[in-house]
Amino acid sequence: MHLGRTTLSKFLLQQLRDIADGNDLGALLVDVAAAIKTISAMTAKGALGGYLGDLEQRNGQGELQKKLDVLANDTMIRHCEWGGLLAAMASEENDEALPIPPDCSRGPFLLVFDPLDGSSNTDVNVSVGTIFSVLRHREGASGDTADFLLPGQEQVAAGYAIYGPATMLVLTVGKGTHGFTLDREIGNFILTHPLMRIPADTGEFAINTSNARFWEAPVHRYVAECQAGRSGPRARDFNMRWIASMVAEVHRILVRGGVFLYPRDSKDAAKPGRLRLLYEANPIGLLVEQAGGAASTGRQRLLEVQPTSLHQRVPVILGSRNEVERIERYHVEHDSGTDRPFVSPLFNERSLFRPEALVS
Ligand SMILES: O=P(O)(O)OC[C@H]1O[C@](O)(COP(=O)(O)O)[C@@H](O)[C@@H]1O
Ligand SMILES: [Mg+2]
Ligand SMILES: [Mg+2]
Repeated sequence: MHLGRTTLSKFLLQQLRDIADGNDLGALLVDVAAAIKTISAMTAKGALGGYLGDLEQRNGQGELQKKLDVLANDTMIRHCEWGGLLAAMASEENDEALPIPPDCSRGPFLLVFDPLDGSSNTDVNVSVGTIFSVLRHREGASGDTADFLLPGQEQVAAGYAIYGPATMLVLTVGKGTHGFTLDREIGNFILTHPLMRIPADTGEFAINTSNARFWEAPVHRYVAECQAGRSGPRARDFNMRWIASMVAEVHRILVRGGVFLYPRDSKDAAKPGRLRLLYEANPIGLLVEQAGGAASTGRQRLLEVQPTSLHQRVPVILGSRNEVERIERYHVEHDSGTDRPFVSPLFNERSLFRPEALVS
């Protein structure tokens, strides 16, 4: 009945044929997909599963954990640690890298993940997700935290699951970004969105405007111009969305375009941004670039940022290429001062050449 449909395994066999360690990478991605199906089943049960609500504990970053944060984390670890494919794992919910248990064999890859993204949304039944990134492990390295500090352009695979009305898995192995929908009756991910493309232009932006007082000038300029709409310098109306779940924002952008900003702000001097580089920004950045979009800090391509710590935060601006490039230009103009037109002292307020003085 479902013959002829491209399942995830069939797709991976085709895509990974000519990639080094392709069979191992495929097997790892199948393990990740199995974890995702389990998390999907838990999130879908909602209150009936007893999974909602907070735990009375915080993760290493001081964030109050939801029950589902911890359950999703355990699920990812359990499904992926024993396959002989990993040298180590790292997660948003664990301070340090997670070694592979001594009774399991080790493999050539590192897996980094955000087990539940947007978890503040679990109790209100809004889409959440899982984000993951696969890196190649340097031969002979120990598998500790330092091994994970590789720039995003070294990722060999990246993806996310979105637990929405339908559960979807969106992934890349560096050959485009592809979306699969979970067919719950047969338990398979089926290719439904091959070669997703982000349009270069958009009329939709996403930013948490409650942080406006902490933004830098180029972000104020961009948002003000969008809000000014047809009568402003952009001469067109824009719409705004904010779901507070990065996977859901990114999924919308992959399907119909848009730009997402969680920019640098001054809310907390120790944190240059909200989102984490290794398991939020980098995997999403690779997916966006592979779909023809752009991903930036505002001042640098995201995938070129050299990580310095496992839970490092980074400003994130991504989506439709022309908008991201515009925002980058606003940063350049701001940093060089060219967005503030030079006013000659001859024509300043106290000058003889001020218009009123010339008239009188
Ligand atoms: O509280 P805010 O500013 O709306 O933050 C929302 C952002 O935080 C996140 O929820 C962070 O992810 P976690 O839920 O994994 O901590 C992003 O998904 C989202 O973009
Ligand atoms: Mg997250
Ligand atoms: Mg999370």
